[in-house]
Amino acid sequence: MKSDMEKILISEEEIQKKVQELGEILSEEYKDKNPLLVGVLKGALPFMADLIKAMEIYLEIDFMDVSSYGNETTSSGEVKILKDLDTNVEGRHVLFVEDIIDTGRTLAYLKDMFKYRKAASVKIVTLLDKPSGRAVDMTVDWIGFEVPHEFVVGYGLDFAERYRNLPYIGVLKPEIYQ
Ligand SMILES: O=P(O)(O)OC[C@H]1O[C@H](OP(=O)(O)OP(=O)(O)O)[C@H](O)[C@@H]1O
Ligand code: HPA
Ligand SMILES: [Mg+2]
Repeated sequence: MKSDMEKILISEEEIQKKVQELGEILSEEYKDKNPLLVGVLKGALPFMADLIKAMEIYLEIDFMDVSSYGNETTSSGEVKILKDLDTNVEGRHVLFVEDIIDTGRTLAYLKDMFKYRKAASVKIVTLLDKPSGRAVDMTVDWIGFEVPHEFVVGYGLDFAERYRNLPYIGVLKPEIYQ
């Protein structure tokens, strides 16, 4: 798989160091709050798994699976819920865990939905932020790394469902897309 990569943007060591730092910050922020960490499938899986092990506080986890509605044809930001939570979020401190915020549509929608469901707080931690892709205005509370306007893969992020298992973040060679 490494031969498919044009370049590595963020090494495994850099990711692991950042995840530990975020874990410490979030542990301080959420101690005594029994937060509910919500991973957005499938991309958030590796980050979520490492992040919760870096948090030494009481917490709960759950997952959602969503798919973007229409993409190019609509800018409504509507997303289809493929798998909802098993947990009631009323009065809970919810922390969404994402691999990447690109247009921002997925999380803008989920954030609004959880406020409507009366969560006590709704915040977002993302490993990667691609601000150049943003289509909707939204606040991201904690960001691991900013990435340039390129399609990135690895550590949860896929191209055609592949490369999620890479321990680093990189950019594929152009011929892989063809
Ligand atoms: O900010 P946005 O433009 O909404 O994009 C970000 C979302 O897109 C990707 O998920 P995708 O829908 O590809 O599903 P996956 O995690 O299963 O790959 C990524 O994991 C985020 O959830
Ligand atoms: O750069 C990306 N790579 C993989 N999946 C994505 N989903 C949104 N942006 C990206
Ligand atoms: Mg994807």
